[in-house]
Amino acid sequence: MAKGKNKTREGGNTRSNNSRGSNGHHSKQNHKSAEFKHNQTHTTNKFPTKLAMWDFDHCDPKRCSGKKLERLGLISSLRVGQKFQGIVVSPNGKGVVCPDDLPIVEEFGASVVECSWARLDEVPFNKIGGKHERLLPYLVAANQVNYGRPWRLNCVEALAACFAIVGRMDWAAQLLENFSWGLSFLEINAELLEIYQKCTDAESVKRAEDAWLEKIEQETLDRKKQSQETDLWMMGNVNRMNKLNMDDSEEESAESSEGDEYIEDTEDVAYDALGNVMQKKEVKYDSLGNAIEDEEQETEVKYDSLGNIIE
Ligand SMILES: C[S@@+](CC[C@H](N)C(=O)[O-])C[C@H]1O[C@@H](n2cnc3c(N)ncnc32)[C@H](O)[C@@H]1O
Repeated sequence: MAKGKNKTREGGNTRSNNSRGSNGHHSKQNHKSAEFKHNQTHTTNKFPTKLAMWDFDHCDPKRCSGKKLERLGLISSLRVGQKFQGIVVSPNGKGVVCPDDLPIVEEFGASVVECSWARLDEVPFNKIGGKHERLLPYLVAANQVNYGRPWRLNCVEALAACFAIVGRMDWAAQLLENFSWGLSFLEINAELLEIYQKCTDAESVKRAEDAWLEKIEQETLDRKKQSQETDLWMMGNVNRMNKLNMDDSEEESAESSEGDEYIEDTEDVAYDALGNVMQKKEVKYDSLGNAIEDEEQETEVKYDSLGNIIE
C-alpha cells in the first residue's frame, strides 16, 4: 500500500462536472475557490494511487483514453500552472521511468499530458510537469490508433507502462482492463517489461533499452538477409522449376506430338497376332474423297475341289 495514499483519498472525491480542463476557465467561480476545489479533487477513490492529466482537448473525446479514464472517475485533471508531485510521464521528460521510481509512484501517483502527438509544440511544457518528469523507454503501442508503433503510447498505456516498469503489474492491468484492447498492451510488451522490471535506475533501463534496440535491429537485418537468401534459393528453384516445367512441357508436347504421330500412324498400321507391324495399308481415294477399296484385296481367291488355293 502506498504511504499516505489513504490520507490523500480521504478528503478526495471524484472530479465534479464544473471543474475545468488545462486550457479552460471555471465559469462563475472565483479563482481561489476553483483552485481549492481542484486541490481537493485531484484524486479519486477508484484507484490505489493518484492519477492525473493535463488535458489540452486536442483529441476526439470518443477515442481519447484520458477522457475515458476521466469518465470512469479514475483520473483527475490538472490546470496549466499546476505541478504534479508524482511521476509525470511526458514527452518532455529527461530520464526514463525506472524501478527506483516505485516509492514516488506509490506515494504520489502518476500523471500524463493528454494532447495530440501532432500538436506537442502547442503544449506549454514549462507551465506543467513536476520534479519527476520521465520519458518511457521503448515499448510498443497496442491501442487502435497507433497499434504497433513504438514509443507513441496513449495516456492509459503510458500510465500502465509506468506502473509495470516500477513493478506494479497489478495496477497496470487494473487500469488497462477498462479498454477492450488494453491487456494486449501488457502481452505484446511482456518480454521487454520483464527486462525493465529487473533494472534499477534510469541508466540501467536505458542500457536495457539500447540492448533491446540493438537486438531487434540485428534480428531485422538477419531476417532481411535470410529472406534475400530464401528468395535467391527460391528463384534458383523457380528457375529450375521453370526449366523443368519447360522441359516437361517440351517433353510433353514432344510426347503428345509423338503420340499424335503415333496415333496417326496407327490408323493405317496393321499388326499381326504377335504385334508385329505389318505393311502399311495404302488407302486410295476417288475425286470425291471416298476411300477406294484396294483392288488387290478385292481379288477373288479361287479354290480347287480339295480346298487348295488356285493361283
Ligand atoms: C500525446 S498523448 C496522446 C493521447 C491520446 N490521444 C489518447 O487517447 O490517450 C499521450 C501521452 O502519454 C504519455 N506518453 C506516451 N508515450 C510516451 C513516451 N514514450 N514517453 C513519455 N510519455 C509518453 C505522455 O504524457 C503523452 O503526452
